[in-house]
Amino acid sequence: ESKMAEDDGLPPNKRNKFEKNVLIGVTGSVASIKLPKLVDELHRLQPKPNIQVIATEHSMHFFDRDKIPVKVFSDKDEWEAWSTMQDPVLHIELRRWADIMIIAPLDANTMAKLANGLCDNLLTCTVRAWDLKKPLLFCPAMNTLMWEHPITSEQVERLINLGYTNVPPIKKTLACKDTGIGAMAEVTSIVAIVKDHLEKMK
Ligand SMILES: CC(C)(CO)[C@@H](O)C(=O)NCCC(=O)N/C=C\S
Repeated sequence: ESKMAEDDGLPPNKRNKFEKNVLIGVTGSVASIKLPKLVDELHRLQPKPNIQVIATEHSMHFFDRDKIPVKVFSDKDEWEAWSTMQDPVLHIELRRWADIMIIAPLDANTMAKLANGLCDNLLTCTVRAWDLKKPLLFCPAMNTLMWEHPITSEQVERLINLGYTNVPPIKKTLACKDTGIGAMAEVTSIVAIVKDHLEKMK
């Protein structure tokens, strides 16, 4: 039994082939406040999926980790899970465990990292090792002025060309009181798209 199975909270292997493993990535956008709602609504899918979360350091500013009912991995976990060559490599274990990955929200900084193959934390390393036969959805969320910057569409295009699925931001009053495009897609829309992908996997 690998060390991983005991103390790192990855659920045991699936009870049946219909059970799916959903990996959520959260980054440093204020839209990460929606993580509890996203987990709750994904848990209502039938059959109930296994959910794990990878949180970047900045994302944890926006939610209380203790109030999330599933395992939330952080960069610290990567280093604590590995000390000798016998130990599992967390980002490889997570990419193997997942059937689908949703990065919600994808902030401007992590978008740029993924569009350029940077892998300087658990989340970006997991994506860098991603199996492109598995769906990866990204939900951009940023200030309108960032969204409208010409570099954003270049990077979104690159992510789409890599095979990832864009769940576009919507127009809303944003955290800085601007109104414009940049708010993360509604959780219900994200969950509906995930449901669709999971059903295609049966
Ligand atoms: C925060 C939330 C989810 C409230 O409905 C919505 O505004 C949103 O996704 N905002 C993300 C973009 C943003 O606000 N950026 C920060 C500075 S403008």
